[in-house]
Amino acid sequence: MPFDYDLVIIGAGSGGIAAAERAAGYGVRVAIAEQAKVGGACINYGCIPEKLLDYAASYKQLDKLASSYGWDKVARHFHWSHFVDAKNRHLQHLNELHLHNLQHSGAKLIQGQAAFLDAHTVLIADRPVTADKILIAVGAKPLIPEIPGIECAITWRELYNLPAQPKHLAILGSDPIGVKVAGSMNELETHVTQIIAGDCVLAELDAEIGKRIQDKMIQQGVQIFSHSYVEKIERIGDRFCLKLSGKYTDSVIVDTVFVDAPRKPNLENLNLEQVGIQRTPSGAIQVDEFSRTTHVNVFAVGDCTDRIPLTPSAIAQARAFADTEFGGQPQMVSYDWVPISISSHPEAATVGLSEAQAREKYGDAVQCYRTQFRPLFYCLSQLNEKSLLKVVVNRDDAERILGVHMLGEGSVEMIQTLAIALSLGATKQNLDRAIGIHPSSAEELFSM
Ligand SMILES: Cc1cc2nc3c(=O)[nH]c(=O)nc-3n(C[C@H](O)[C@H](O)[C@H](O)COP(=O)(O)OP(=O)(O)OC[C@H]3O[C@@H](n4cnc5c(N)ncnc54)[C@H](O)[C@@H]3O)c2cc1C
Repeated sequence: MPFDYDLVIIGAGSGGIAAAERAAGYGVRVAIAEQAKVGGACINYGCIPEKLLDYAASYKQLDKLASSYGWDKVARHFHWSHFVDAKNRHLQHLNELHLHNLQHSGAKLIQGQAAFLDAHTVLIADRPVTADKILIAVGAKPLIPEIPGIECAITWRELYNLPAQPKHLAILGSDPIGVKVAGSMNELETHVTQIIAGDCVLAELDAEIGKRIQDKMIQQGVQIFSHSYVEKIERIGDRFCLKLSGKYTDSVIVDTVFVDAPRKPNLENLNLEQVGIQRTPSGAIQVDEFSRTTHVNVFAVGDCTDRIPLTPSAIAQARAFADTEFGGQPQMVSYDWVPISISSHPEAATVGLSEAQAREKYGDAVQCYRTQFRPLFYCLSQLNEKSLLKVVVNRDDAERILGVHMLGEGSVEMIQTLAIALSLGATKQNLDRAIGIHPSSAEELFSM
């Protein structure tokens, strides 16, 4: 019996949309199921709203600098509701753009929740739809810690649509999302208290960068309670009292509690057991390097698998899947040089191995070059802003670069292109011989 479609995709987020458009481009019949708004986490409550909030917050720093460049001082006020409205208008535009592009590609969007009936059939909004191949691209959801009273907390799903700006925000956790939110909300004059289990935020980053970000956050007014845990949350009228244990045992009273929850694959109600699709020990869908699951005609990409949980990684996996299965060009995704940005204040970016990871792998052959400098942009002001660049190399391999870590203005844009050079095997000597752009922060990389 012929199938309704060649490919059915479950989830119209970053990965699902990229797969639909690429596969449809090869002339195959594609349907894509979405239970909520198209665009997934990235557009609706992830990368885009988070970055827009970061831009909103960056005006504070610009205002501080403007008078040193001869501008009059002006009193500005931030209006949360204006920001939320403007942000939502842009998100609406992005949603419409995705809908238009999907339609233009020829893929059929079916609105509704999907679940497997068998390996070739999914039920979408009570209607069975059959396909030769099925791609799971359902993303992830927050893994809420088990703390009494946690039901009053919000996550990144709610933050960007709060009806009013929090006056005092507690952030539970120390991962990139929590750090970005802490930095932005603090600049927007919300009082932020961040409660972290470890010594320092951003444990995954190079320790020097993490420590510098934390010091800067504290200097800017974020209250960080390290080695501390929230034992319970009690509602007191319209506020919340957090009882702490660990290094800090004071109670904290706030009006909003934000959980920087880790993300876990969004697999409930999919009926995966029906088709015998296996999971990894962490609960993600098990896939090989071609995004094949343990069932021959079922595939998975993006945050529901155990690979790097970022938008470009989901898109790369999705396109590689479509090229392999429908385009006759088998493709694997390389994760060796994935650049990562942190929109802290100032921003940070990193690619490759941290110093600690490099030492674990290459021991004493590891050497670090670092430079700290005051970008010209700040030199007319009293602000003592310093940028940090750190390059980790392997001395036993012609000083091949193992990792680059940056903190300061322009880091994100610099790392992006530098990652390509690193993937081609760049050495410290290549940096030394490069001719930089003057004046710029990037030129500091070439004279370390
Ligand atoms: C707060 C936050 C900030 C982030 N910041 C960044 C960043 O700065 N840079 C970056 O690269 N990445 C960032 N990410 C990660 C990025 O958003 C994800 O890696 C990316 O969205 C993953 O794409 P995906 O296609 O796997 O899942 P998603 O984009 O989440 O899409 C999954 C889709 O599947 C739908 N779905 C789920 N189950 C079903 C079902 N049964 N039936 C039908 N539809 C279903 C969902 O509604 C959703 O639309 C951030 C994430 C968060 C949460």
